[in-house]
Amino acid sequence: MQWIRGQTIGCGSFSTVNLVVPNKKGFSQCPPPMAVKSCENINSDSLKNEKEVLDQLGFCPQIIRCFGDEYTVENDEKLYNLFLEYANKGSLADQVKKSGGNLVESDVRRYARSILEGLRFLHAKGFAHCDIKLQNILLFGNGDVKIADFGLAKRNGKEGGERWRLEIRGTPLNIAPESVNENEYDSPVDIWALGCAVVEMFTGKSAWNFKPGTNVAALLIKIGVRDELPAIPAELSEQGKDFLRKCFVKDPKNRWTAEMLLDHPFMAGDDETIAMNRCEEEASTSPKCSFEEFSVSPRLPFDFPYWVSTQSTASSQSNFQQNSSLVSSSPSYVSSPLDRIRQLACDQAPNWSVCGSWITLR
Ligand SMILES: Nc1ncnc2c1ncn2[C@@H]1O[C@H](COP(=O)(O)OP(=O)(O)OP(=O)(O)O)[C@@H](O)[C@H]1O
Repeated sequence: MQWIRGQTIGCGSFSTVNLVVPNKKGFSQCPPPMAVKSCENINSDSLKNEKEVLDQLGFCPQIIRCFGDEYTVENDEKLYNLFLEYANKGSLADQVKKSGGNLVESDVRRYARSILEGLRFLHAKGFAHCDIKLQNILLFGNGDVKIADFGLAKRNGKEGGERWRLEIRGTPLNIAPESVNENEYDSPVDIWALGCAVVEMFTGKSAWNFKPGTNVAALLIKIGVRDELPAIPAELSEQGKDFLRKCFVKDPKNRWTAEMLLDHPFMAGDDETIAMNRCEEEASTSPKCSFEEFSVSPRLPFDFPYWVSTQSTASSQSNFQQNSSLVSSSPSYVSSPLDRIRQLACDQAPNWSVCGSWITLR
């Protein structure tokens, strides 16, 4: 082994992330600062999917770089390790916390622009990330902002297959309506989730009014079936509000793409224009709907970032391979959005069993 496992810098539902300390003997030159994301080999489908997707994507300044993988045996356990460039400023979620719980609009705009640039590249390559959230946006000392955690990423158009029928990819609060209703996870889902992330950056609260203990089926019905949309913060500039309206379009075919959103005035506007617009808005007499009307939602639903059944852990194939192999077996399970929501969140006293950061639907 040409490296030593350094301090732990992050933990996710699938893996642990450590600093890589180079073993001097192994390297002829000083390598770039690296992080290693590791998990047990038997549960490495997601991490292997991440490697496969990152390899296919190639270089993009707004996407985390992958330097390869390696197996190790540590404490008699076979581990799968993925080497990534090290983001020395942590995640955007950390940054929001450090800034007192929310960010000023100019920062929100700057981060949103970087995320969109990464998404434009990803979507043009035919992939969807499927888990855009503040914890998966990493920051660097030189100001770079990069999308990370491609464990749930998939090729557009590929069915998740039977495995995903009763499972939700990613964070439930950022889930797009078509994923709730049709089990559809293509690039528009990342735009919906970006809208949720923008609200969260600006307000410090998740986009939906969801209190711990609230009926989950009700939340899914709200997202999937009802006309309701996440609340748009009243304090945001007009451009910001309009930007969010373009993200929160229920029909994915009419939702703006990353390419379109990069041309939106919110992305182009400079801080002075925004400040002027805000003054004009404040002067207007139109009644405001305050975001505070909505009660505080948890940062993570149920205090857990993922909501996936344990069935997924049993697979020995990578997600990517599994998704590919199931393309032809088109599922006939969706009869109506409400039927699907009933499948996802049985309204007869569902048993939400909790294990680690996973929630199992029974
Ligand atoms: N390359 C990196 N540099 C610095 N920190 C990182 C890096 N990769 C991950 N982290 C930190 O580790 C945390 C967990 O990483 P990541 O989200 O990739 O793991 P995961 O197991 O896929 O988690 P989850 O799927 O639950 O979001 C991140 O939120 C971040 O704080």
